[in-house]
Amino acid sequence: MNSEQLAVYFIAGTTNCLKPIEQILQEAIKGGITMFQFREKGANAKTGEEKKALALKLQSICRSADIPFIVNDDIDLAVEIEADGVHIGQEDEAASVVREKIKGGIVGVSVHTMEEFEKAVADGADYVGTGPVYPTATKLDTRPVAGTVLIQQMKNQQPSFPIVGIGGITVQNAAEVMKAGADGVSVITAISMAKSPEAAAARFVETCK
Ligand SMILES: Nc1nc(C(F)(F)F)ncc1COP(=O)(O)OP(=O)(O)O
Ligand SMILES: [Mg+2]
Repeated sequence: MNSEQLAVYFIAGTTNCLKPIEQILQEAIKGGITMFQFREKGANAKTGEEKKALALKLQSICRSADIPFIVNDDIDLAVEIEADGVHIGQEDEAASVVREKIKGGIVGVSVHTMEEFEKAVADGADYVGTGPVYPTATKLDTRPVAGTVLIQQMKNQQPSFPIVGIGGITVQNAAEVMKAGADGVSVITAISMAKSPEAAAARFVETCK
């Protein structure tokens, strides 16, 4: 994985979409997103065979556009469908264990402190996501809003390690996240709920790619 792939990292599940997620993903890809994470969580999220069938559909959309398809949390699903990688949080297994299971796939880890960052790097993570950079209504159980300070600290310590910011990022504040040293921005609502996901993605590309 190279850090440019993190530039405009779209994340979504059915609960973040008012139109069919397949359509939104197609539009976001047309707008130029560089990576996609399937994050099917929360009330009314799909589970079991339905979730797997949707994951396969979204994976094939990403494959035809040569966009990495990452699965959030569900390591077994990622392995079963041979996703391009997984994203795990602090409450999941360590990256070193997940790396074994995902066999060469991308392993992304959420970090919120320098200690969590150093452990993720030592465990062999391919990238880290840190946030929430700004207030967000999308993820209800977030840590306190961090701003961009931690991104700067991590970049100072590991200048070439891939870092993406997440949480409340919009076209208005994305430049600030990049200026702090992030390799890209992770976005849910600003693309999934946009009138035109294609236009929204294109605006992030202008700022972050
Ligand atoms: N899903 C995520 N993706 C990223 C990424 F780096 F991809 F931007 N960073 C952070 C998260 C948050 O991940 P996690 O802490 O496990 O919470 P949840 O499972 O609710 O998403
Ligand atoms: Mg998680």
